[in-house]
Amino acid sequence: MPEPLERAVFGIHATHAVQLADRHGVFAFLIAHGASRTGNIAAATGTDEETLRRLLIALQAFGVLTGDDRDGYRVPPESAPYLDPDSPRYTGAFLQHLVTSTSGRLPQLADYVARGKARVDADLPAPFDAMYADEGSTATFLRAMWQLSFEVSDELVALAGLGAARHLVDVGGANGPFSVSALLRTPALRATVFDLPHVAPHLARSRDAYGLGERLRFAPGDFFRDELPKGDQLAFGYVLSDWDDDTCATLLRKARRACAPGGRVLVMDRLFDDDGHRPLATAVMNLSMHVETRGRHRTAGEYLGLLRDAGFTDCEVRRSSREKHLVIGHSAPDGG
Ligand SMILES: C[S@@+](CC[C@H](N)C(=O)[O-])C[C@H]1O[C@@H](n2cnc3c(N)ncnc32)[C@H](O)[C@@H]1O
Repeated sequence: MPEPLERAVFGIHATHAVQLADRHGVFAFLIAHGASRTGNIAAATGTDEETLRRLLIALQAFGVLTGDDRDGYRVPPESAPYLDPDSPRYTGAFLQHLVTSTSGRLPQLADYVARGKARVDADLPAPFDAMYADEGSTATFLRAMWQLSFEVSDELVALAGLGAARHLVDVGGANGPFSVSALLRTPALRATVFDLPHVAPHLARSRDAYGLGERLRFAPGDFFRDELPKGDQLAFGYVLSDWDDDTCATLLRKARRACAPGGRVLVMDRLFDDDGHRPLATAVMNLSMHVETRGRHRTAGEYLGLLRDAGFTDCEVRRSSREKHLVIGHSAPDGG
């Protein structure tokens, strides 16, 4: 079997193996202790040695680990930041979301292929009703959002250039990864996260953890029913990719009404390359968007088109070194 096909066929094992090793502290142990043999890892993590042996062999075969049981298994240095629970790039909550939520939703694709998404979804709860069905799934989802968004936000804040900004309205801002980063880097700024009421206690925890007090406020609301709070920077981080083009147009028109003259909209999302096929993570998450939301991933050109159609001008793309990029639109200084 050609290797790309082999990796795709066995991808289901890979995701579960990585998540299981993460959940049981195998990567954390290897990062802390260096090359280690199965018996030592099993004893330290309290895991069954025979099951762990197979797990480690599979992880080594996928290239997630290097080494072997004679000289010890190791986490390659380039992967360590993503597997180390103490690293800002740690991806454990996202892995947990993939295993506990996404994998349960993927079988829906079979129904979509046979009957079409609209007909199948008509009998299902709305995307965020399912995501926020209980406190456990809400917490896992929001932790995953934080891990996907907080670290890259430093770079996005710098790319956005918020020095002259006064009031950031973070639409669907969740537990605040972008707002917190923006406030930490921009002393004169205040921010309002506008999101569903379920999110309130999670944002409060971020506000308290970073000592942001009154500078970070929460406005509970539903962006389908309510107008957006007014500000000079309206941010949409990983929000427009949850919705179809017509819904994005409605949300961006609301942002236009809420945006102060001379202000800006900041769209931050994964981007497809112009060919609409790469990078791999965007292509795969585009499938996730199909089963978990009503959205899709877009090229930079498609976002620019949505912003211009909503009345924003001087629209431009600023790319980060990571998977989340920035598309900016300006509101005319005369409000026109
Ligand atoms: C994919 S998350 C993005 C979180 C964060 N902005 C980020 O960049 O990581 C989408 C956010 O949109 C919020 N959201 C979904 N439907 C909403 C609605 N009808 N009104 C307000 N917020 C909503 C969700 O609660 C969630 O926080």
